[in-house]
Amino acid sequence: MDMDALKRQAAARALEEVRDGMKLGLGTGSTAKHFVELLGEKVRSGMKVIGVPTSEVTRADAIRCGIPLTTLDEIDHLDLTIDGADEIDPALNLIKGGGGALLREKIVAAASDRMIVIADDSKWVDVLGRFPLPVEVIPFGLAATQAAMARAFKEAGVSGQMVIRKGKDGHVFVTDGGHWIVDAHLGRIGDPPRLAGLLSVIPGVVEHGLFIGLGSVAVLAGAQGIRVVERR
Ligand SMILES: O=C[C@H](O)[C@H](O)[C@H](O)COP(=O)(O)O
Repeated sequence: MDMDALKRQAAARALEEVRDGMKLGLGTGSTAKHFVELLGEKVRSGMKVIGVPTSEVTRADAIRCGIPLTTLDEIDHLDLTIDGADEIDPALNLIKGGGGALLREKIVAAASDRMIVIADDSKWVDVLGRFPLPVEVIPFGLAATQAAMARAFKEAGVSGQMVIRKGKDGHVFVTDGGHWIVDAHLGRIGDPPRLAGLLSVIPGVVEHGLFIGLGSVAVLAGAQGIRVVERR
């Protein structure tokens, strides 16, 4: 079965957790897009939900699918967020931000009672870090911010190249919040909560792609079927 079919299966399984009247966080990326499309079908057949999108791309997709939307200015709390991930470890720590949406994704996940992470099972890893860690930064003072990041990496026992993300057009990638992304190629992050804490206190770092304690459940679709892993 192809990867896209697995992503859709994971999205379909997560949809079973959605109840009438729920306030939902709508994730970003190719897996979350399947969820938005499937949710749109439910809405068109009468389900009443309201969503908060985690990116402008997801906002456009949700509108196209007929899903009513609100913002975290109008409401301050969500029942459930469904989102993809770039890597998931056995403690349900995540790397997110491959699509550049990590900041809004983290705000939305943190405002939710539960977060269901949907993915094909290639995203499941023993140790995070093979996928480059996205760190959203303010362009002002970037060299100083990167130096502080390098110190944080050293303190957390990791190291690796930092690359400023470029878009397909070759220009610097700019997030929905107007920031840049530094992708840190760390290889292996032995202590994700420690690294998360060290990055969070750097002034030029807006947010990083380590999601610690936010994922409640992972729904992983693979050739052998669907596996549901709860955070302990
Ligand atoms: O910024 C993007 C998000 O964190 C995505 O959820 C993540 O990159 C996974 O995307 P995909 O489902 O396309 O692999």
